[in-house]
Order: sequence, then C-alpha cells, then structure tokens
Amino acid sequence: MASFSRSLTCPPFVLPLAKHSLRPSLRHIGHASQSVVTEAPPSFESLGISKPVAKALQSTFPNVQIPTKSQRKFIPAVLSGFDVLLQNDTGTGKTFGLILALLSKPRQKMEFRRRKHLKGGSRPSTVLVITPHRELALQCMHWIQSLHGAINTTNSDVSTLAQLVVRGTGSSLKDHISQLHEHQPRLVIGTPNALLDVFQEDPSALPTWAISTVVVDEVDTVIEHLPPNARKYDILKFERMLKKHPTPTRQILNLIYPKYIREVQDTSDREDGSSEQRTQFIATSATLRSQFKFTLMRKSGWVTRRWKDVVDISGSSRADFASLRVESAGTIDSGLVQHSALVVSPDGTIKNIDGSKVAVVPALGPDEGQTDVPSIEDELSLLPMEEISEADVDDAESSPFNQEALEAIATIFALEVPQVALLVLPATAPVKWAIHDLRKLGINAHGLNILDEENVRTHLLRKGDKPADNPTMIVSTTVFTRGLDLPDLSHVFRLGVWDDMTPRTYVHIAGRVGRFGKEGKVVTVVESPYTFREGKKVHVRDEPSRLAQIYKKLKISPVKLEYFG
Ligand SMILES: Nc1ncnc2c1ncn2[C@@H]1O[C@H](COP(=O)(O)OP(=O)(O)OP(=O)(O)O)[C@@H](O)[C@H]1O
Repeated sequence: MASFSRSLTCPPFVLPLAKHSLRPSLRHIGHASQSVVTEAPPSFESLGISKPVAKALQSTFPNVQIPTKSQRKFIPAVLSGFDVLLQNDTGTGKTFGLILALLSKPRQKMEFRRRKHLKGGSRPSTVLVITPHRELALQCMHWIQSLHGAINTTNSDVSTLAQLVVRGTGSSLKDHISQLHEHQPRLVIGTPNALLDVFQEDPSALPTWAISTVVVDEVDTVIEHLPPNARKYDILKFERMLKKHPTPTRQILNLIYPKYIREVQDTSDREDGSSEQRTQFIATSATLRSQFKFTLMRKSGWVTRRWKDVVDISGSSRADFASLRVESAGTIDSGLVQHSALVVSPDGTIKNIDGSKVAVVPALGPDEGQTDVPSIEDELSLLPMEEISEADVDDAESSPFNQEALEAIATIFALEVPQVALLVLPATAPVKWAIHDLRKLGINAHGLNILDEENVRTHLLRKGDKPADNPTMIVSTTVFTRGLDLPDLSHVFRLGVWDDMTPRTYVHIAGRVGRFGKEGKVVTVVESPYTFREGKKVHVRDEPSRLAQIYKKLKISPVKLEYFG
C-alpha cells in the first residue's frame, strides 16, 4: 500500500526550494529575513485553513488577522502531509498556527492490517500533540476551547474535538482512558509522562496505528540529545543511556514508529505484510539546533527518509519587523524589548550592571499604553503552587531569596507593570517561597498554574492595554515558561543567573515579551560575586560576569533603570 506521505503533491504555494546542506532534495525553506515581500499577505483560508476554523478565528482572536511569515510557510506544509521540522524565532505563532492547521486537517479513516490484505481494524485518525509541560498543553486546549465555541454549530462536546492528557488536573489515568475510548478525539494534547501512562496501561485507548500526525512541540526539551561537539566518550555514554533509560517522548515515538518502520522506512511492501499509513512527523522549537535536526532526520527513524516529503523551515523573521510589526520575535534586536540588569551588593545597595546605558526610548509605564535544559519530566513539581501552607514556610528558617533583590523587583513591578508580569526563577528554586515573599511586599503574586482561572488563565487571552486594578505577578521556573504565551505580558523578571542560564535560555525567557509588535522589558537581578562551599571546595559565583557574557554574545546593550544608581 502506498505510504501516506507519498500520495501528496506539493501545492504551488509551498515555497521555493533551496539546496540543503544535508540532502539536496530536501525541501528547505530558509531564512525568512532573506525573502522580500512584495505581494499582499495571504489570508488564513488561502493557506488551507478550513472555513469554519478561519471564521472562528476572526470572531475569537480578532488580533490575529493575517498569517505571520512563519505560518505562511508551515501551514500549507502541515496540511499537505509533509514531515515538518520547524525552527523559527520565539513568538512567531508556531504553536498557535499549528493548532489552526491541525484543526483544519480533514480526518482520515485509518486502517490497520495485521497481514497482507487481512484487515485488523479501522478508526478515525487522531493527531497527537506532545508538549513539554502541563501549562503549555492547557494553553493549547484553552485556544481550542475558545475556537470550538465559534466552530461548533452542532453543539458537540469539545471532547470529540480535542482531549487533554496531563497529570495534576484532577482526572485520573482511568478517566483519560475512558474518555479516549468514548470520544475518539480528533486531537490529543498531552505531556510525555501522562501519555506514556495511557499507551502502557491501555494501548487500545489511543492505538498508535490510528495516529495520523504526531507533533512534538519544543522538541529539544523533550527528546534527549547530545550537545554540539560531543566527544567520543560522551557519545558512547549517551548511546548506552538511550538504550537503558529513553525519555518518555522517545518511548512514545518508538511505539508510533515501530522498529520495522524505523529500519525500513517507507517501503511499500513490508516483509511482514503490515502496511499502516505512515504517521506525519512534525517537530518545532525556537531553539532547534542543526545538529539535533540532523539526528532527527538521519538517525531517529521518525522522519521519513523520502527527503522530498520533508519540509525544513528555519530562520529568523527579525528583519521583517520594520515593515510588518505584526510579525513577532522582537526579543533581541527589534528595539521593542528593553533589557536591564541590577546588581545587589551584600550591604543591600542596588546598582545597574556595569555598562548600562541611558534609555533612548521612553520607559514603559502604565499610562503609556539547552541539553542546556534540565529535566522536565518530573511533573510532580507542576502540582498547583498556589496554596502556601504555613507549615511549608515554617519548615525553613528563612526565605532562601535575597530580599533586597525581591524588593527591587517589587518596586519596578509597582511602578511600571500595567497588567501582568512574569518572574522566572532558576530551575530548582522554591517558587512557593518567592510567592510568599512577594505577597509580603504587597504584590499580587501567583504560581504559574493555568488551572487557576481567576489569576492566571485569564491572562491567556489579550485584554487590551487598560491597566488592571491589581496587576498580577506570575512566578515560574525556566523550564516551565517554555512556549508560554501571555499576550498582555509587559515585563519579564529574572532572578539570578544560575547554571541553567545560557544565551539560548535567555532568548527563550526574554521571548515571552516583545511578541507580535508589543513592547516589553526584561529585567535580570543578580547578586554581586560571592563564595560558597560545596564539601571541602570553595567556589566563586560571579553572576554579573556571566550575565555580561550572555549580553555580549547576544549583542545586547543593557539599559539603565532610572530608579537605581
Ligand atoms: N498571525 C498572527 N497575528 C497576530 N497574532 C498572532 C498570530 N498568530 C499567533 N498570534 C498570537 O501569538 C500568540 C501565540 O504565539 P505562539 O505561542 O504560537 O508562538 P511560538 O512561535 O510558538 O512561540 P514560542 O517559540 O515562544 O513557543 C497568541 O497570543 C496568538 O494570539
């Protein structure tokens, strides 16, 4: 039987092919900044977004009027069934555009044949979306629920359209499985651990052969991979580790693409006679390195070996900014985002980091209008952080946070934040303590828990520029902010520059502001250099120098905050 992707033809709007260094016949859609736009932008419908979805988009997300450049490239590719490797700047509408495309995909009838010509079963297809953490899955589901209200003319249950499979929302594994059996949803969105539980507990709840498309969002955070320039010893160690302890996402993908598919990709007549339709593979990330992309394509067995059926979209859209402000990715060099840093000394004085310059643009105000990534498989840390029990706080003698640093953040928050700000802590920092300390300073602080309707979920949709009576500070850690989109976010605060901060993570965290033409500020607060003991060894932690190096690498000139020296 013909493979799924083979029958597809390249529509005329799938973009000019450029030669790719890995394989000449691969469809490579290169840097957006190199393209010149002369024609009027296309509509979502002309890209293939279905009429009901486009209509629902208009009424539910009035701010989304024309597709971003990135969306113009990947939506047709996704709809045409190509495998897609999508790397584009943070905040270019990757996740959102994907959801629109996936909702527009016609549902296929998937057939499973046990032996040649012997039918084993059939079922409507399901698209599986794997997200690195629960909040991102909830964010996608929130978008779908908002669109569903407008798409739904037959009053059908949203569960037939999409279902969430995550831990920590009150639904048990049993509940997830029975819902999957009952609704056979078009889309399943979940986190790796929760999905793997389902596959292992009841493979018939979501048969792998019925999955027509698998999307791995923020792929470089959920699939372990080697750093560039790994040494031979590291490679051997890594390969041993892969055999012994593959991460849940890898296990899921290996179930969807079983060994015989991984070994003999896309042969029409497999030796054992089985001939399921091939599952489309889509991977996205703003920080997808080319080496990892290469591994995905050449070694994983998940991407088709028919290179002409792979679309590789990569690049930056920043250069387009001047002409098209709706295009996002303003984080580093668009001038939309101001980067500042404060250094707190042991005597409590706070100064702007050396080299800060006076702002050339007016400051924002309420009246104005990897491998570097730590494991994110421990979803336990995603349990609602909202309630701080007195016991938690009493257990520790005092807060682990530098109070002067928190006060500096609270000051800027009080003076500048119109609606919502994000405080990002290092991966292992105690979020509850930060919330506790900020509340003592009078800040309306909450953990990043999208189930919290009143304080957090409400910020998933744009509310406009009107200042809120009581602005919100959402507190999170590096990993759990990945992919999150809070449209009215104006400030990102970062406390400390620990080991998990690299230029890449900085860009990603900073990328929560400056999206879709909005201005924003990124303020990092660090302590002046200090020594600490680990066993018998004494170490020096020099956060200001580390931050200065990151700035240098990213060509950021920090801007002086006027309230500090
Ligand atoms: N074409 C568009 N025009 C205007 N706004 C858009 C458009 N597409 C998406 N958005 C808005 O962008 C936000 C979603 O961006 P999304 O999270 O998809 O970006 P991303 O590229 O996945 O970012 P990240 O790399 O940080 O994960 C939503 O608020 C959505 O309303």
